[in-house]
Amino acid sequence: MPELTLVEAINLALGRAMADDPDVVVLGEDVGVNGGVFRATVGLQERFGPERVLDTPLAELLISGLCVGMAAQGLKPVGEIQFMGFIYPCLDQLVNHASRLRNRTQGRLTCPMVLRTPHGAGIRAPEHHSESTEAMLAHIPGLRVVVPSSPERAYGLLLAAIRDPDPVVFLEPTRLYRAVKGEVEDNGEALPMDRAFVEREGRDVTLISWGAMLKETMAAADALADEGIAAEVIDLATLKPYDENTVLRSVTKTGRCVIVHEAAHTGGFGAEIAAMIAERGLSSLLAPVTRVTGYDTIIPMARLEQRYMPSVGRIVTAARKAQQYN
Ligand SMILES: Cc1ncc(C[n+]2csc(CCOP(=O)(O)OP(=O)(O)O)c2C)c(N)n1
Repeated sequence: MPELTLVEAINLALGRAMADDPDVVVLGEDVGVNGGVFRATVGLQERFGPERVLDTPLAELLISGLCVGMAAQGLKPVGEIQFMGFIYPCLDQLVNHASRLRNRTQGRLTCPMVLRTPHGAGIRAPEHHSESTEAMLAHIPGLRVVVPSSPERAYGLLLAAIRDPDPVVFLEPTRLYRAVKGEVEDNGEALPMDRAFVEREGRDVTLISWGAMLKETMAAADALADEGIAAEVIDLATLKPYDENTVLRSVTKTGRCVIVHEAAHTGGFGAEIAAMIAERGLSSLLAPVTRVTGYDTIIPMARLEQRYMPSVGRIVTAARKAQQYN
């Protein structure tokens, strides 16, 4: 099985989906001749032609609008937005059209589109290039939100997203694009888009994260193990709809939970998980659910970026603190 980077796994899944289904088309800024700003679509236009791999003008609202129109007419468009900070013009199409097409037409039309975009900070880029506003998207009824954390999951979840009859926003962890490698078999098998993955089992505290922050969260679990604290780590992977049962099963076992995300603190997706645990799992808690997150600021420029991001140390401290309640 070949070892691929995460961006290579995405490229492989796109190629596989296009080869399997002539309705799958790719569009975005520089996705064709250039192969995409991160090279996720490299080689696809040569392989499938300019009618299925379209270079668009620099206009994100247009990209998302084209996706909605194509999807409503039976195609399966995969749009690329170069950075998450440029996704906001797409909200009109996502909120007002993509997410409610099925409902509006009483099921006569669905909107099988995928909007892919890099997610998160850590590549020393200026503002607009480091966003992680997944909670905003997860709030939109009718939209699925997926954030893979490894090449294997990127491949399987992207295939699932493309095959899904409803719109999916697929958030790709930018700083992992080339920083991780994993074995990916091009077997065309999708991963379920409603299941969390238990990355590591433990009985003392549940650590929940997704996307690039999984790396720091796993490193924190290693550090905690050295102190005799066994952390269970969950990769949420799909944020909407997310796998509440896997979260509850784990928290019932450990009684403690720390949620880790790099998005800003207030209204982040961690708040949703904490509320769900309070509603459905309060009696199993031995300590308050806490969050280790970014701050309520614009993500700072390169020099301070690492201060903004949740560090291994901050996660370890939060998990340690949870042990103090008995
Ligand atoms: C709204 C928005 N979308 C995407 C980008 C990312 N981006 C930066 S430069 C660039 C290419 C611009 O090409 P062009 O307008 O031809 O100008 P050039 O730099 O090639 O002269 C893109 C897509 C951006 N800065 N802003």
